[in-house]
Amino acid sequence: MESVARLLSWGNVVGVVFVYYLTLGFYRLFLHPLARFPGPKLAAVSRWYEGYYDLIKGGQYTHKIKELHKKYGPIIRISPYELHVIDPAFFEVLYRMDGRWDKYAWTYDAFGARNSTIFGSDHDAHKAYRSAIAPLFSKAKIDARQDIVLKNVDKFCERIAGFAGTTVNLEAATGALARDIANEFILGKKYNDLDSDDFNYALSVASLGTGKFWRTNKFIRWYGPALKMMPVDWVSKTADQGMKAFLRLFKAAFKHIRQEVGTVSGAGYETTASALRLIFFHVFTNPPILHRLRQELDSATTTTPLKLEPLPLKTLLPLPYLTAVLTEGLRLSPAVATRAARISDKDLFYGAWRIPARTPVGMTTLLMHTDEKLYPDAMRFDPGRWLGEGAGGGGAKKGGLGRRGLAPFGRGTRGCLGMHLAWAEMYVALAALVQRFDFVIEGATATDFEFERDDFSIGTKAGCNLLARVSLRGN
Ligand code: HEM
Repeated sequence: MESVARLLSWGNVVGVVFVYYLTLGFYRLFLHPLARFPGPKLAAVSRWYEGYYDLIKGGQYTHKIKELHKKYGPIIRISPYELHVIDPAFFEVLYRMDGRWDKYAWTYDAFGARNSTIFGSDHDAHKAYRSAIAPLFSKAKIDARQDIVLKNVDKFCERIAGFAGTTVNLEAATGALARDIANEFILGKKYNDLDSDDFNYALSVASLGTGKFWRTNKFIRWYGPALKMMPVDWVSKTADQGMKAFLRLFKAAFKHIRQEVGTVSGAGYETTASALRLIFFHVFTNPPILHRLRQELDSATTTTPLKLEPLPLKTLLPLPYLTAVLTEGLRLSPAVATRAARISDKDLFYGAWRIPARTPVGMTTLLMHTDEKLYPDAMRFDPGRWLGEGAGGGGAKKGGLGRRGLAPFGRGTRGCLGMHLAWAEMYVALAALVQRFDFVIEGATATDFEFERDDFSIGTKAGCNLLARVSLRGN
């Protein structure tokens, strides 16, 4: 008995734990199948290297990865288990239709919705989910049901017109528009956020809370389940505004809406809204862009500007400058800020590197979209680059989406299902605002809409705000 107690003394326990971690560190550094890949030693030893940038520094690991690539080259080891690549040619290899591609459960399970199309990891289960809902999102379906988009954009404009002479939070209104369209399109339900006095702003703010929740739950896996069990009021006492709103949603809405339906419609809320927010900012603070868009739109219609109905897709889709403006917006705001790691059941090859089967390997679209080699003066909003006018663009007709190095909707087996719906919303909403209104954007600069932190989605300084003084066009 005495000898067992001596064996379990604090000194021995600490010693065993120390030796365990020392051996683990040695294995990860020198013997692990990823040991030969370049990258910081600390990242190879422990996931808490990433944890430091994501939890302590608040979603900064994507920025750090960019820095690490400059130091270590195009393929790096970013954690004991995971690789990251920055090279547009490899995008075509990693995100393709043929083959078996799992998502990396560690990243996606942290949303707590593993039985959904978007966050589910397993290739086969996902295939079954996706094939069940894909027909709803086909291009033909979107064309046929575009009345939902036109009607809601008209209502959006009516609401904004009501603010003439005053200031509106254009982002709150845009969030409500995106939600009303997605909900009506997917759920067949009208929650009418566009009718709400404040556009149900709390729901937009809630999406900010999702980012923090996701980051925390990635590293502390009991965090989500523990939150679910606690009374909201209790947790809310220590939470910031975004987290409070998120908690209400997390506890209440997800109780009623099935994971699948909730995540599929949710995928269409802030994604489209945040791309539109950045586009609205640049269009309405940049007179030459606004002027050129208006010329193009005015020549596409014969009615007087102030009594316009939203223009149908068949009028808008062929307009090259409008397409170029939207494409440039999607380049700078491609919804997802984090790397989309995929796992193949076969070895992958990158140049001379063999990536062992089952290794999570990811690329970050946002880093590709802001790569100076592909897009000189990358942070500048320059639609002309898609019309062959500026450097580093090309192929505006289809929004340049076939082009290597541009993939705002992802690609391959897990590419965005809502892509055609998102395009439809963006075409119709931007055209309608440009034709009907003048805005003076208040208290914001371009950097407010740039990527600041990885919330899975793109975290910006502006958050859900785009304040603008409205007047009817020409007044
Ligand atoms: C500008 C707007 C949008 C952008 C940039 C965008 C982008 C993306 C991206 C990059 C992915 C892949 C995510 C990953 O690899 O983890 C994705 C997936 C998805 N998106 Fe979108 N999205 C947008 C709008 C929408 C809309 C409006 C809907 C529907 C209402 C939607 C529904 C989905 C769904 C269901 C998936 C999961 C697809 C799958 O895993 O099979 N998205 N989106």
